[in-house]
Amino acid sequence: MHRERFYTLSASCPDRVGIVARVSGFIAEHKGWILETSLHAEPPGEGEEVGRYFMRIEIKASSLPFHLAEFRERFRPIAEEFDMEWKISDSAVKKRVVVLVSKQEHCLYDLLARWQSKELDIEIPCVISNHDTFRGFVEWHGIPFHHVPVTADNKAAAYAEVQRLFEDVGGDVMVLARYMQILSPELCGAYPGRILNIHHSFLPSFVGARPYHQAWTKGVKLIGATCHYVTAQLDQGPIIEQDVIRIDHSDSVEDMVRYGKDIEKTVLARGLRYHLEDRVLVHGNKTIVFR
Ligand SMILES: Nc1nc2c(c(=O)[nH]1)N[C@@H](CN(C=O)c1ccc(C(=O)N[C@@H](CCC(=O)O)C(=O)O)cc1)CN2
Repeated sequence: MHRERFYTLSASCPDRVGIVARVSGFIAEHKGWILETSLHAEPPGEGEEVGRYFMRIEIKASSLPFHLAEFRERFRPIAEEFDMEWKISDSAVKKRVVVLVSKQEHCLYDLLARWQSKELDIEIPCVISNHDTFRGFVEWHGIPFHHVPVTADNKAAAYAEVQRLFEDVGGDVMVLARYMQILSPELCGAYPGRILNIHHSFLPSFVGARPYHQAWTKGVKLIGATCHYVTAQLDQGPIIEQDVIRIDHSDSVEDMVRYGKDIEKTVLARGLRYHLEDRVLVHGNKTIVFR
C-alpha cells in the first residue's frame, strides 16, 4: 500500500524535562499531523550524570505549511536549545544503496529481488565487487557493476576507488552483502553509521571469515546472523538486527552454511529497512532500534 508522503524526525539529546512537550508543541504550532512516535530514555551510563533521550517522529508532509528545507531551518533553534543530534528525512526521497559483494550470491540476489519488486523502495546506483563473478547478473538488472580487485599490495588504492565510486553515484548507504575484505579505517571513518554489514554468526560469537567452521568446532546448538554498522574494528560495530536458528550434532558445516543463507538474507533485509526508515539511532557502540 502506497503511504502518503511523510517526514521523519529522528533525534537524541541529553535527557531532561520538557523535550517531548517542546518538540510536539513545535509540530502542533504548525498544525503538523503526527503519524507515529517512538521515544526512549537511556539511563546515565557508568560515570555519566545525565542519560540520553531518543525520539523518532513521523509527520504527514501535507499537514505542514512548509517543505523540508524550511522545516529543518525552523526546527534548528530547538535542536540547538536541547543540544540535539538530529536529522529530518523525506519518505519521497529514495536512498541510494551501493552494494558490495565478493563470491557469495545469496544476499546480493535477495537485495536485488527486493529492489526489483519495490519491497525495498531504494535506488541501487551500482554494485562493487572484488571479483567479476556477478557482472552479468547485476548488469542484467540494468545496474552498473564495478570490479575492484583487492590484494595484499593494493588495499589503499582499492578502497580509494570504492570511495570514489560511492561519491560519484551520490551513495547514501554502503551494504556489505557478504563482502569478504576488511575495509580500511579511512573508509570506515569517512562514513560512520552509513556502512552496514551482514556477519554470518550470532555476534559477538565467532568473528572473522569462517564463523560456521568455528561454530561446528565449538558444537553450539544455535547459529545466527548479525547486521551491524561497520567500524575499523572487525565485526565489532553497533548491532542493528540479529536472528538465530537451532542446529544439532548431526549438522555439518555445509548444513550450517545452507541454513545460514536464509537467515543472513532476512536479517540483512530487516536491518537495512530499519536503517533506511531512520529507525536506528546509534548510542556509543550500541543502537536504539524503533522497529
Ligand atoms: N572494517 C571492517 N571491514 C569489514 C567488516 C567489519 O566489520 N569491519 N566486516 C566484514 C565482513 N566479514 C564478516 O562479516 C569478514 C570479512 C572478511 C574477513 C577476513 O578475514 N578477510 C580476509 C580475506 C578473506 C578472503 O580473501 O576470503 C582479509 O581481509 O584478510 C573477516 C570478516 C567486511 N569488511
